[in-house]
Amino acid sequence: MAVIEVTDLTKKYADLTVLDRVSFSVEEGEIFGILGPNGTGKTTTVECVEGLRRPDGGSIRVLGLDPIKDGRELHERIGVQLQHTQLPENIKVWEALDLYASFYAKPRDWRELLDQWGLADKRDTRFGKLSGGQKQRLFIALALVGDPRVAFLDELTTGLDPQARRATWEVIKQVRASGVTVVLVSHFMDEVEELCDRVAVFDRGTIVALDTPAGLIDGVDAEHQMRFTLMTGDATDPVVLLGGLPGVSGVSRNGDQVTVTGRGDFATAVTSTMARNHLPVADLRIDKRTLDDAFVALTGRSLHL
Ligand SMILES: Nc1ncnc2c1ncn2[C@@H]1O[C@H](COP(=O)(O)OP(=O)(O)OP(=O)(O)O)[C@@H](O)[C@H]1O
Repeated sequence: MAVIEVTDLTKKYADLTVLDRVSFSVEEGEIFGILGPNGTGKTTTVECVEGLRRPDGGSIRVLGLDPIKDGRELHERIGVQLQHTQLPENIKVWEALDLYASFYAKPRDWRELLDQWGLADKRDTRFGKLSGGQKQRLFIALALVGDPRVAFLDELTTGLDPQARRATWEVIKQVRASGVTVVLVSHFMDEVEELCDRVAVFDRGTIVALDTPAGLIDGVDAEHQMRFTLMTGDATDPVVLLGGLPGVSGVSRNGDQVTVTGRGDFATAVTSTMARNHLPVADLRIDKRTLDDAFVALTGRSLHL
């Protein structure tokens, strides 16, 4: 069942069209990623879906509600992660949770959330004294205090060190495991690959692809490389042997080291040809294609310029 349905969403700021007929739907219980470089309209999309911005065209339904007309009812059912600047430095952790709980008719008991997100011993700590990872866990707890069906998390791990990022990912997985649908805005490929069931790739105000991370990667017809070491010194020259195989675009040899470049499933043809010719190889490595390759193939540019 779709919990969010967006059809032909269009948004302009003065003469600038920042969203141009964006359509997607989010299924119940999934982590749905919104991926793209800065300024491509990710936050604008999410804020329209949350009812914080008014679209110029198209339609949006969240849990069957119109975010503008049914805003009050919708806000009872969704959780929105705050940006850093929205909490005063000297508010205590429990005070923030208590305050946010008071915004909802049927909030969760925030004491449970403190335990669940590993903040019980930070209950009386002021926001400004928390580490980056603790702040992010507090933001997630605040997004969940209204017991929402859908949580929106925007650039949650920006500025965190690798360990805190990984810890935050585990927390996001727990959110999904508890039955909450998650919309995750990110410009980190690894994060999206690790967490999301499906991803909408944004570029310049439109969605250029929407699929599972694996589907996006498989859809890329990018060149990649395999490398191996020849085990026999007087081997038939692999440059000649492998050069004409389907999908292979280049073979180079440096001593016993061979590098083969190609597209599609060329690696299977290479390994079976080597085996058929009784040429054992060692240290076989195939460069894994990544979501980054998919992004470059889709948009013609890298996400991290
Ligand atoms: N209130 C506003 N008035 C005018 N232009 C705006 C406003 N808000 C956003 N924009 C512009 O709209 C475009 C999309 O911005 P948006 O914040 O949605 O992108 P984003 O993909 O979320 O980027 P980021 O990752 O930097 O948050 C950008 O060019 C931005 O400058």
